[in-house]
Amino acid sequence: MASIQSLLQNAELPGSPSARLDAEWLLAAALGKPATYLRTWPEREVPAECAERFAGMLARRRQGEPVAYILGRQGFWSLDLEVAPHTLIPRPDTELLVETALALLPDEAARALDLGTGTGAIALALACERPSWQVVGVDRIAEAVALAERNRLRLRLGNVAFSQSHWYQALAGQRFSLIVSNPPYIAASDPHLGEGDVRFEPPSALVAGADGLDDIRSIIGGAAQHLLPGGWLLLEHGYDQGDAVRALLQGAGFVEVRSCRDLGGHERVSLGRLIGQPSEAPHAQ
Ligand SMILES: C[S@@+](CC[C@H](N)C(=O)[O-])C[C@H]1O[C@@H](n2cnc3c(N)ncnc32)[C@H](O)[C@@H]1O
Repeated sequence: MASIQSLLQNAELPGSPSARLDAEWLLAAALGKPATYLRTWPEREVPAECAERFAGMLARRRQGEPVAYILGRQGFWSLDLEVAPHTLIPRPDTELLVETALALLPDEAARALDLGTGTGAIALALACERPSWQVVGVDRIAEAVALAERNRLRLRLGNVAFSQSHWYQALAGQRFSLIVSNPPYIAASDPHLGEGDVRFEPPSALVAGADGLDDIRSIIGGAAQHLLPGGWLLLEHGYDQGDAVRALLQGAGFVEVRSCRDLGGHERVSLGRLIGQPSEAPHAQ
């Protein structure tokens, strides 16, 4: 039998920028222990079946598969979420969207909608931080909705509900104080789609037409039918899409339009508010 220390020293992950950390996460999972166990007990011997499990996980990681898919888990906000290849692995970048949404409506009770909810990450973070809110999360992919619901049940959150919908299609007649979305926003020809973790994530979660803005156009186009007067729409987008998204929001009659920057100084979230009577006009899907 090999020790924890020797298995970690001999774990080869040449393509990974975070090889040591990856190996630690995978070995901890193979052992069924927290990562701190490895540092506390480096000399402990690893049972053969755990070492074998670890070897299988390393082989998948060497093929480039994201650690989160191998473990089936990912942290987001303060939550530990189940993840699966039907949808995106939640990113730390998306916490900017959650922070911005929470700051807009600090105290009041609200109905919030998360479009393209995936694992349920955004909807669950909002519901967890604001017990007085009622949150709805929708996704077009049935497996993503089932995954979000499993996350909801594990987190025991009663103020959020998930359902299957092509954007607003299954939400006729429903209005919200806040609509948030981290939609697909990558252009179909973007070369980054062939690199790193995104190679393993579904195109349905990533790609939005020739300029990456098709889904953002649909979401902005339908928002007037589903926002309460004075309601907010918040969208995550690519670092170079801020100008385009602000123009789309202004063109659709939104006011107080602005963008928020991430820690790297990039515009990653744009938002606007719709004042006045709810529109009755038909909307794009
Ligand atoms: C970029 S992922 C975001 C997932 C999650 N909200 C997050 O931030 O981790 C986009 C999500 O939108 C969903 N989606 C794509 N097209 C959709 C549509 N027409 N209607 C509803 N959801 C859609 C995808 O299935 C995917 O789960």
